[in-house]
Amino acid sequence: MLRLEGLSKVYGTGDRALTDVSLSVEPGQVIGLIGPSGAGKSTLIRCVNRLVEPTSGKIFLGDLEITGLSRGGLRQARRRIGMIFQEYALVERLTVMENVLSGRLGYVGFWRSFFRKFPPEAIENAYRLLDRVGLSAHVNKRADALSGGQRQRVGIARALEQDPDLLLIDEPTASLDPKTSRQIMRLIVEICDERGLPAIINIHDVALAQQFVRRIIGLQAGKVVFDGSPDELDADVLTRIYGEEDWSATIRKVDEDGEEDGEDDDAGSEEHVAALDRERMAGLT
Ligand SMILES: Nc1ncnc2c1ncn2[C@@H]1O[C@H](COP(=O)(O)OP(=O)(O)OP(=O)(O)O)[C@@H](O)[C@H]1O
Repeated sequence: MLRLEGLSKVYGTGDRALTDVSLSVEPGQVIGLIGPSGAGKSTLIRCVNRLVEPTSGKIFLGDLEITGLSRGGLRQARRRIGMIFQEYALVERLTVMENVLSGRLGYVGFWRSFFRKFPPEAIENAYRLLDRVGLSAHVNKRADALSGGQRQRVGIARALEQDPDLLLIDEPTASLDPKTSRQIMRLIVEICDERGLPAIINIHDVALAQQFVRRIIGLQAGKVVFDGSPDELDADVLTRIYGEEDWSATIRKVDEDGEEDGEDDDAGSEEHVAALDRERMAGLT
């Protein structure tokens, strides 16, 4: 379980990104974090694993207070927190399997990872995870040969290879077509349910969030202004979060039967390796 108590963040520039945010995420619960650009969604997600240092407040993962940890303690705690990114953050020239195994880098130590000597259990686990995310047929393909949806499945398997207690997911579908976005959201929610994993998904697509998650938190100027079920997300609530607008098209129910068959879209955008992953992948690149 994740618990935030009175979390605030003021950047060095004086920008106040979060003000007194308190919330708990139960095991297996997936939270859709919505809000306008600049509301503080990314800051919140990055404060949880202290990629961004909170200015005040406390963060607990189970009984462990993340905010109280030293550098070494934080490195260990980050093993327990899986991250999934909009641009996937894969190492392009490595295979699907190698990318998934990079999720173990926090555990195996530099030299073992440098020589790509992963324990057999880690490799077996990676096969199981690749099967679960539907990539059994692509294990030895290079990441740069995959479609956008397949890349995100690798990103999910890599996060799970860490055996995390929490998933932090930043705009997982922003580079994907509507059908692939639904498949990815469905997969994430199912996996969290199966594993009792709490997750926070930073998401701009309100209709998609409404369709797949059972709890939505709305941020506005760094404050929680809504915390409830998708059904409660009416025009008044959306106006409170985003401001005045005609919301009738946004809160329509997405018609799942309207899905078309076809290949996953490949967003084709340049991959970025996030700072945390770059650090972890030092042994592989
Ligand atoms: N590194 C930084 N230094 C200074 N201010 C920052 C920094 N990162 C974010 N901010 C500011 O903090 C506030 C919240 O930004 P944040 O990126 O968390 O919002 P967001 O809801 O994730 O936005 P978006 O949906 O556009 O990604 C904004 O005012 C932003 O300008």
